[in-house]
Amino acid sequence: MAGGAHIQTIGVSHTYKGGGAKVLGQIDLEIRPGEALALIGRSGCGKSTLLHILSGLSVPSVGKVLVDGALITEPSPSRIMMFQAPSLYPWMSVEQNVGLGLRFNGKMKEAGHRIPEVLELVELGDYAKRNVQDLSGGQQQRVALARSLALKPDVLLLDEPLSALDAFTRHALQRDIRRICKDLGITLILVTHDINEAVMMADRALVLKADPGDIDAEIAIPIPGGRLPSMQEFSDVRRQLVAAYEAAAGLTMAEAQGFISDKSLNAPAPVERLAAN
Ligand SMILES: Nc1ncnc2c1ncn2[C@@H]1O[C@H](COP(=O)(O)OP(=O)(O)OP(=O)(O)O)[C@@H](O)[C@H]1O
Repeated sequence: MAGGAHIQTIGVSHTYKGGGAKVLGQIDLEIRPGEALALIGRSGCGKSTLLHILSGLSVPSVGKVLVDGALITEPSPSRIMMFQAPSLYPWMSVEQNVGLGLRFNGKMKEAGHRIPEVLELVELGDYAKRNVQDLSGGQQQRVALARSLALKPDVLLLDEPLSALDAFTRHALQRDIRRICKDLGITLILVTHDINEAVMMADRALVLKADPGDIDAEIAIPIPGGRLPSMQEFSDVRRQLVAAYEAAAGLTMAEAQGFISDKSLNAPAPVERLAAN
């Protein structure tokens, strides 16, 4: 099984072709093998751009990304991106969808043992023959996750893949994705607007500010074992993240105090409502 990749960015800065403003300032970042890292920040601050650069889907205009010491210039099946839409083929069964990555990468010989193995991991062991159209949104994301895991990635990159799911399904997937990545030693990088999601899933969060995108704060999330929003450590870290998010978003003091004064963990935090708009 994979051991997780070490990722380093050196002086990464980005401007999209065709001119326009610089989207990323200068990102110097190190991610440990097997670490779970969340990227948060207001809409448009460059989170997805950075995620694409870390995956190799985009090449930065300046600087470089090293994975286990090697320069990356293109995507690789060892670094898998997952998006909000699970992108499944509706006319295929669960196992056929899970096998697609193996097929495209010439690894169909492994399918016989690998597909049942990863379906067990995502708790869909009994669903192999089902048509994906008959599954719920959360189960479809589990199929997409199984398809990603089938390739034994070193790095899993998530671009808000759970944002379309209901709160209960989302919580279960947050917990399971973190557990699976920890068990398999996969480096996990996720972009999210949801502060609770960052605290549920990550060991560390980077808060980005915009114009140009830069790391404004780094918050460790040292909560051992299972995580629940009702835990004191959870709400402590969450509060730190809300404050850092608000500072990076450049809210006025009055706005920030209004947001931070909301201590409710059950209701969506004001900052999350703000970010969703
Ligand atoms: N392909 C592109 N070409 C030109 N500009 C782009 C492209 N993709 C993104 N941008 C611009 O780069 C900036 C950062 O976008 P990006 O999607 O990385 O931000 P984000 O923080 O992920 O936003 P959101 O949270 O809304 O998804 C935005 O101003 C966006 O308009």
